Amino acid sequence: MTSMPTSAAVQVQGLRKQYAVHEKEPGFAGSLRAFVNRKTRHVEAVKGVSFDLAEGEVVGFLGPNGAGKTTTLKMLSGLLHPSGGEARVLGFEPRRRETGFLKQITLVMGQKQQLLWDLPALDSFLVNQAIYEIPDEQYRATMREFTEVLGLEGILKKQVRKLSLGERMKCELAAALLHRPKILFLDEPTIGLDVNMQEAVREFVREYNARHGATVMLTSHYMADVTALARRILVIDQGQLVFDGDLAQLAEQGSGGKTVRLQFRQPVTSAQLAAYGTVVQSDALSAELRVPRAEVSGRAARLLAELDVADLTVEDPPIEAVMAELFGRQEAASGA
Ligand SMILES: Nc1ncnc2c1ncn2[C@@H]1O[C@H](COP(=O)(O)OP(=O)(O)OP(=O)(O)O)[C@@H](O)[C@H]1O
Repeated sequence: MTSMPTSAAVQVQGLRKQYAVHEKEPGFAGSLRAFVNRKTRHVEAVKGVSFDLAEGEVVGFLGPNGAGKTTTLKMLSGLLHPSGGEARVLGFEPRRRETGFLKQITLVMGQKQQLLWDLPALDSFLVNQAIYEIPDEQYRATMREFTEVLGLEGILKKQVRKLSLGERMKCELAAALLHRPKILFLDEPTIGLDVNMQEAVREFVREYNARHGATVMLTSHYMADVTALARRILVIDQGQLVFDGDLAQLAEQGSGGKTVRLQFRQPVTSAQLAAYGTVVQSDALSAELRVPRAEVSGRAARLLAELDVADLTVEDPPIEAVMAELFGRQEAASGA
């Protein structure tokens, strides 16, 4: 076993997960054949991933569909046993699912629910209070805090099945964080929510991180979640970590170009603009160009000298564009 520094909240070293998939041809004959001659294929979902998360850090975990995000989060929460490598969360080995570990972490999966469907959310909260042995006073204080930040007033006593998706997600989050975990693994916590609800969830996570200094690892198809919450980004692709750094760096690395935004005093056609870069958008008095990084200053100088420019700004491309470039034509982590 390799020795790892003890200061990090999450330490991952060469983590791997291989799934065994039993293959079966379609139909009854296929079932029979599979019964006598079982074929197994191995899927390498996570292929030796290493990273550390510092205490209190909020990290965006991005990658295209099937990249290995959920598998990694499940291994870190102890729901799946790794096929190789090592993971430590607050010094615990997640696969052992020790009480001391479970009391300090949570895994929220936007697509799964833990609340009891036929009962009010409040009843599920009381169940969690008992499971996690939360003292009454702490329970009341946490409920006060969550009710205020999430606006739970009025929905706690309603049957969960009668709540809207957004209301239910708020209750799911509250239930999952009632024991005040130090580590939050959030897998698509805003999926399917409308823009206001996404913002409410984001605000809650931000507030929780600020108040409790929790470490957060977050996957999301909504780039707004990631840009609002995380400064550091891990990108996984086909089971391998392909980027670990800050958002700005990702924009630098992923893209061969910068975005040049222009306002003109006189109408300009996209044919005229093509000489200065790739035209992303053009509409007579405004335009957006993509220009190779190394040529930005030269092209900008030419634009200013040769066209009637009222305003010119140079920006890194939106993170969605960077992810789309990184993953080619696959549906990228932007999931737009
Ligand atoms: N239980 C399983 N059995 C077999 N293969 C699986 C299983 N779960 C996931 N996989 C495969 O492992 C790979 C990684 O899946 P995972 O769910 O971790 O990806 P993801 O990055 O979370 O994707 P998404 O963004 O689509 O949720 C995929 O190829 C997937 O098909």
